[in-house]
Amino acid sequence: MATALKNLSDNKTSGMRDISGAKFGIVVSEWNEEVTEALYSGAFETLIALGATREHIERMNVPGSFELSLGAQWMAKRNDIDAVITLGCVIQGETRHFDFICQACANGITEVGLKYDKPVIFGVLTTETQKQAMDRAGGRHGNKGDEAAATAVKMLSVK
Ligand SMILES: Nc1c(NC[C@H](O)[C@H](O)[C@H](O)CO)[nH]c(=O)[nH]c1=O
Ligand SMILES: CC(=O)[C@@H](O)COP(=O)(O)O
Repeated sequence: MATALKNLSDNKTSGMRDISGAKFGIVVSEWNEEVTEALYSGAFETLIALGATREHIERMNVPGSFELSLGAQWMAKRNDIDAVITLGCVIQGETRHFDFICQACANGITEVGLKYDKPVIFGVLTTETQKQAMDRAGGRHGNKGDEAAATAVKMLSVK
């Protein structure tokens, strides 16, 4: 379903497990900071709303979305981290650089979750324009950070 047909902040979370004892790592890309900070706020507040403990949410900043995979790995390898959320925003420029970053980012983040057998959530916007990104970072289409946090909680409930 296209995002335009679904609000990213509208997540069914009934029946979730108690996450007050769970520890979350959030890795945030500094590129397009206005967007990624909005994603972080959404993710953080959604985790709290779903019952997470503030002191159990740990943040790590990385330069760009390409570095999210390594940041996620540094978090996921820790025994005290139950789930990792990655947040980034890649916006198309004039060249194919966008394609390579998005592919590397998606593949790398996927591999980390499989390698460490724990939820590593892909909360990365890959848009054509700044407006599309802002629309998905607390705008008319909701907040991708909300969705990423709810997904992390759902996966802990599944596991
Ligand atoms: N153009 C964007 C980037 N580019 C930087 C890369 O992510 C990476 O940091 C660099 O290639 C060095 O390894 N990153 C984003 O997150 N968003 C962009 O739009
Ligand atoms: C996604 C990017 O790396 C992009 O911002 C780079 O811009 P350009 O393709 O114009 O060099």
